[in-house]
Amino acid sequence: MNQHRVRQGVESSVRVLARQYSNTQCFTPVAICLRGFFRLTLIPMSKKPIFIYDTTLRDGSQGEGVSFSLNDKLQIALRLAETGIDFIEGGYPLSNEKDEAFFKQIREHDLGGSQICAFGMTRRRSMKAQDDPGMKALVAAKSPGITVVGKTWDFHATEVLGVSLEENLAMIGESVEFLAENAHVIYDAEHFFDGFRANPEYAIKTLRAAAAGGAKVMALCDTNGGSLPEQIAAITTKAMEGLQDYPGVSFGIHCHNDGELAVANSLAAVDVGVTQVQGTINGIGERCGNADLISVIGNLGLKKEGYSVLGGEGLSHLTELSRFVYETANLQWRNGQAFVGQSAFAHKGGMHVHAINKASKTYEHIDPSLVGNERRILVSELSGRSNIIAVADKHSIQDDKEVQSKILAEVVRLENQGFQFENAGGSFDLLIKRVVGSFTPHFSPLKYRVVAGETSADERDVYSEAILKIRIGDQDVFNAAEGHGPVNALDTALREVLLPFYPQLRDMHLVDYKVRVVDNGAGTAAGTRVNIESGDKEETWGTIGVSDNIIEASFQALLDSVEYKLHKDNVTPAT
Ligand SMILES: CC(=O)SCCNC(=O)CCNC(=O)[C@H](O)C(C)(C)COP(=O)(O)OP(=O)(O)OC[C@H]1O[C@@H](n2cnc3c(N)ncnc32)[C@H](O)[C@@H]1OP(=O)(O)O
Ligand SMILES: CC(=O)C(=O)O
Repeated sequence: MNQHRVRQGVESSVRVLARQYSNTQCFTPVAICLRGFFRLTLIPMSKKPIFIYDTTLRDGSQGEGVSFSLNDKLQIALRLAETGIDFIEGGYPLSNEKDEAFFKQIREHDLGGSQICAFGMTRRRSMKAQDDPGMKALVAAKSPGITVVGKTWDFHATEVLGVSLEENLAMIGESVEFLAENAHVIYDAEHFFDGFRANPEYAIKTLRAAAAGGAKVMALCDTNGGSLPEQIAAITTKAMEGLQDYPGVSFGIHCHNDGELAVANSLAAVDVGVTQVQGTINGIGERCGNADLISVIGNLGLKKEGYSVLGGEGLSHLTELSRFVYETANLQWRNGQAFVGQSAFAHKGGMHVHAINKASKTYEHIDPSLVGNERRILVSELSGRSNIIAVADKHSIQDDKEVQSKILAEVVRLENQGFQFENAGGSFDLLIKRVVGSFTPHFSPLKYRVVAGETSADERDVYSEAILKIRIGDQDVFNAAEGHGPVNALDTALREVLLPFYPQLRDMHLVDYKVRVVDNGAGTAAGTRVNIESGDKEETWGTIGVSDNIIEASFQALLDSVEYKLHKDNVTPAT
């Protein structure tokens, strides 16, 4: 047996112990494996561990616009394991070859204390469990956990599956019994809350069928995502009462977000005693998504008294985990996402920043570093002098109220024209320098012309050319360049002409370019705001340009971008 297997064996035993003890509220040993370090920790008696079950790779992939490659799935699973997630649902092995391959390949990796679960549905009607392809695929996945979904709602059994209520109970019981010979079985009770409301007696019977078959966890699913927290709490309590004669069975919760309550509903279930919470990273999933595990973990780990998640560790990796999943899923971040969003600790209103500078708890519910996030102070027309002081610390203007007011007035004037400095730290830095008189231009643009069109040889071949004249020291220099589009041509012409004077620009590159119409009412004559993000080996910075002309707006942002780089590198202007 290799070291990894020994480690997994020890961890599994400790987890089983932890689960058993957590049911009786006793002393709780928990195994932690974080970024390769394995250790056992003892959670204080007062803390009840809540096990986190991630279904990003299965239910998350049912979200519109989400499609993971096999490698994406493997990378996300490893990241989840590093963060200390207890259970990782890898996919539906019957569904496609990629999911089947996932279960083979994930076995080669060290997941510390995390357990992989394969997901599938109960056996098909009129078929023995051992003959059902879905059952066989689940066993073939060889995962330590198997999660099997069955029907709770009588209406679903008769109308969707087309089976009698008795046959549905047999499908659940026989499927779980077959699977429990091979793995730790979690039973996902689909539509539990709708089913219970329609026919409570039958809903409990479905759980009892799963428990009799040997399922260890009853995960109650709010599949349609329409329940309210008080309904979740009341019905979960009834479910627990209905299974009191199965003391070895624990409960989980799986909520969808159709009423924007998935996290609140999950926490309501924890309040009444569930010990496993299912959800996805960033809440991605079918329709409006699943309970966002980021918020579930944040609230359980930092807010609710008496619970422990991820073995008490891993919370400070939440921001990085959230962004990793967004990047891998090729999805846009949600700036306003609780705990981990870019704006979660961003302060814009002048009065807020004034207070934050005195004590961060005046406008922050937690210290952002607890979840790996950071505070940001934004500068805008809503700023007061406190914002300016907070972002301009390197300019030594803390005690100069007159300069602070001048900067603020300039920000308000420019924002009125359509500028926005929130994501344009480079341009804001140059603005301060201009106001305090420390801006020393490294060149002056004299004129430029950009031409774009189709070549006559091939009408579909589009070209762009830029001609530029700038003054560097006492020389006027011309350059012309072609590019992939007019802005690229202008950028190329500018850099080519500057490089002999400022070789530092060689390691500067364009990271992102965004255009936005700032006066929608004016149609094509509307103003445009261009944001450019540039970077070098050390940092990235944002610059901005605003004009009725998109090329001019882009040129302003380009010029600021280059000037910022030369200023930050303390380059002496050429003579
Ligand atoms: C609530 C949830 O999120 S459950 C998970 C939902 N996720 C997915 O469906 C993604 C993966 N699914 C798939 O790849 C495919 O749907 C498969 C491979 C599972 C099945 O594909 P198909 O055999 O072509 O069937 P299809 O998807 O059209 O219909 C579902 C079948 O499963 C049956 N079924 C649905 N739920 C269950 C259940 N809990 N137990 C047994 N059978 C079920 C339906 O009756 C239907 O069979 P029928 O056509 O014989 O009546
Ligand atoms: C199992 C599941 O995903 C649900 O019922 O929502």
